[in-house]
Formats: sequence, C-alpha cells, structure tokens
Amino acid sequence: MSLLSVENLDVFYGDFRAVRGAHLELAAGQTIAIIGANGAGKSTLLNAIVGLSGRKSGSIRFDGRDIGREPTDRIARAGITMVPEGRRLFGSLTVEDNLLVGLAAERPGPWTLEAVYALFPRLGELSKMTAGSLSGGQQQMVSIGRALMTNPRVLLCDEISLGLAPKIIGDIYRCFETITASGVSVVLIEQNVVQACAAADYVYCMLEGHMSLEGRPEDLSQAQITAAYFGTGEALP
Ligand SMILES: Nc1ncnc2c1ncn2[C@@H]1O[C@H](COP(=O)(O)OP(=O)(O)OP(=O)(O)O)[C@@H](O)[C@H]1O
Repeated sequence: MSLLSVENLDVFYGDFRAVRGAHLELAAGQTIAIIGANGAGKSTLLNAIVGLSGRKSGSIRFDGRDIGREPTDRIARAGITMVPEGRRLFGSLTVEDNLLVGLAAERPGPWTLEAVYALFPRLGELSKMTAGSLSGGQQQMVSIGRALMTNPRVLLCDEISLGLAPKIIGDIYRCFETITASGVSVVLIEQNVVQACAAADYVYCMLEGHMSLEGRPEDLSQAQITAAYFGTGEALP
C-alpha cells in the first residue's frame, strides 16, 4: 500500500486550474521525483499535499487516511514536512535556533540536533552564526536539517538544487542516502532532470498541471522526457 497517494487532484488559484487531475504514489522507503518546467504546477501540488493551497478537489491520502482537508499543522504532526523553495529560513536567528524550529512538530525520532550535525558537519561549526550570513548551500543544509528535526515520515523537497553550484548539489544529494536509510520517504521536485533521475526510484513529469509522463528512470528515454517536459511530440510510451 502507498504511504502517500494523490488521485485526480485539481488545485485552483481563483478560476485558474494550476493542477489538473494530478496523481502520484509514494511507497514507504521510496524516493520519487517530480520534474517539469517553470509553471508546470509542481510547487502547487506539493503545497496542496501539506494543506497550503487554496481551493482543491480530488484525493490526498497519507497512511490510509484522507488528509485533503486537514490543516497544515496537523499534517506536519502526522509526519509530512516540506523543504520549501527558497529555503525560508529566519535570517536573523542562529543556525541552531532555525533547526530547533523543527521541534514544533513534537515528533520523536532519530533526528536530533546531534544527528543533523553528524549529517552536515559544517552546520555544527556554524551553529552560532546567523542563518542570513551563510552561503546558499549552507542555508539549504539548514533548511533540510530543520525539516529533519520534525522527524518526518515523508520529506517533500521543493527545488533544493536551485541556484547552487554542481559540487554543492552533489554534496547535498549524497546526504539523501543517510536520510532514506533512516526510514524517511522522499518526494523531490527538480528542474534538474539528470539529478532527479539519478536520485529517484520513480519519476513523474508535469506539464501544464498534469502528469505528462511517469516511470522508473531506467525505463524512460531522453526523447520521452524531453517531449513530456516541453510538451513537444508524443511522450507517452
Ligand atoms: N499565487 C498564485 N496565484 C496565481 N497563480 C499562481 C500562483 N502561484 C502559482 N501560480 C500559477 O500556477 C501555475 C503553476 O505554478 P507552480 O509554481 O506550481 O509551478 P512550478 O512547476 O512549481 O514552477 P516553478 O519551478 O516556477 O516554481 C503557474 O501558471 C503559475 O503562474
């Protein structure tokens, strides 16, 4: 059974339907990626899962329970946490205080300050610095660390590689091996197709609000992905 399941989801901004009949399935222990161009609806879909979108219809189930109408704080306490696009840190607070924000979810588990510092040793060295004074890569580590401090069952990551140098992206993605080994299931939103296919067990491509292609990375050709990503030609096998 899926841990997280989205079926026939529509999400609206006013009259505009930004997500159209979208679906996804995430099994326990799995990493899936959602790829797609700017404006495809990826962030809107993630926001809908955590209860941050406006009007929506369809089904969102987590661990067998309908969470489609639950408020964000209850969804977080149930174990779904987002690493938001743009990191959204408290720039004037220290690294450590930003990480401690994750305790608000009141979920016990393996992810403590010590565990986050073991995952990202540089953050331990910078723990008393303000988050606003860090580099982009270091801030992304704080954002991921803060999400881990909630001890999530599902981690939703919105474009964590955006604006970062390839070496930093590689360093951050390597940490996901430890994160998934701790039992966390992961949904990655990525514009970086190569990175998404390398990190995920299963990939969905979104185009104009709907899923235009899906499959295991090894089963998808470059031509199919390009067609599904840009809306050119025949994408579906
Ligand atoms: N607050 C909003 N009000 C109205 N329309 C919005 C709003 N946020 C997003 N949209 C529109 O909804 C559509 C989907 O946007 P969304 O941000 O979900 O796409 P995305 O795939 O995450 O793209 P990006 O990579 O740029 O974040 C786009 O057409 C966008 O312009």
